[in-house]
Amino acid sequence: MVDDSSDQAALAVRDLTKVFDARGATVKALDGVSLIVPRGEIHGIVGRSGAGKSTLIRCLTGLERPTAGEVVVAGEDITTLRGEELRAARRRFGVVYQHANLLDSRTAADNVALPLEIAGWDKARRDARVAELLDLVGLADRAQNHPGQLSGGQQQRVGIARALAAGPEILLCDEPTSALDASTTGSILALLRELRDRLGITVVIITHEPSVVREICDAVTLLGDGAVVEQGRLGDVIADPTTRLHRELIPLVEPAPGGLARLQVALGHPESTVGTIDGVIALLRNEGIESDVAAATVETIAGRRVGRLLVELADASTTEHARELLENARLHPEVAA
Ligand SMILES: Nc1ncnc2c1ncn2[C@@H]1O[C@H](COP(=O)(O)OP(=O)(O)OP(=O)(O)O)[C@@H](O)[C@H]1O
Repeated sequence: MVDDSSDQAALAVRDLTKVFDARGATVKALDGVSLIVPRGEIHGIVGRSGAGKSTLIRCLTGLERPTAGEVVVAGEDITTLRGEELRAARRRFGVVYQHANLLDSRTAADNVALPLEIAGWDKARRDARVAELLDLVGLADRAQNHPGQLSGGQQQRVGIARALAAGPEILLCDEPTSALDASTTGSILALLRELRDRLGITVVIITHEPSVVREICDAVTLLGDGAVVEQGRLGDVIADPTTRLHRELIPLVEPAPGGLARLQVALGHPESTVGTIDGVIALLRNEGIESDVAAATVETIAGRRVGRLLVELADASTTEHARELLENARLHPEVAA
């Protein structure tokens, strides 16, 4: 599942396990999680509430000590480190949170400068670095504004600049756009992609939003009950209609329940002989089966055209014949309610 041969990995997590003891009862928050993130890639971590996402991020940044397993950053297993060595390893990570949590009493520039003050940078060096970072996140003209004078998206940009201040190799983003509206989300995702392209930084992004994964991730891991349920390149998992990620990342807008027979089909699988909505309708019509599309989600993701559609049959008695035809065309039909 995990390509262990990757020497170029910015981050390699191996068999990570975390057991909590909560008043006599034990909770396995992480159960043998492995993942490899090559340098300069954007890796999405998705999963329901309680799947272990926050625990994973806390183990990565050294805030939580795992019960077993390794977190290898730039060739070094940081789970074995203590004291100053651990603090130094933690500086390899920049963390972006759901809410930027900026200090109201400080200007945008002074918020970005904070980690540099803590790290002991002198003022001249700090000022130059802060100016560079605010420029990088598109806020050069807002340096002297206080958080209250900035929009949610601008505050998040300041949070990103602060996370980048000390030059981390890996940016960990914990639900970075969950508190933002759709258009601001788009601009923050574009910024993260641009940072990756310009700085070559590696990004791990925890999210419950399918659109975040669709728009910027190169690879994705689905966690469930602390374990890896599915993992792979985005283009591969999304094109495979048998994966849970396919369903979660290409949500189908369900129409109101109707009386007609309906079949759900998946577009974009490499083995499919039909790749368009029109093609599906024509395939059925050629066999004398009349149908229409009741709902569809079709998108180009990771350079691949993928989608799901709900085909409504004019005559319910043709359902089995239609299912067979669609099956033969590798469209993975399922009879829908
Ligand atoms: N300090 C702790 N002590 C005991 N149990 C914990 C602790 N932290 C997390 N857990 C448990 O570990 C499991 C994973 O929790 P975690 O917060 O990592 O999930 P999550 O995927 O981040 O969820 P959410 O999306 O709701 O934040 C849960 O069952 C949780 O109750």
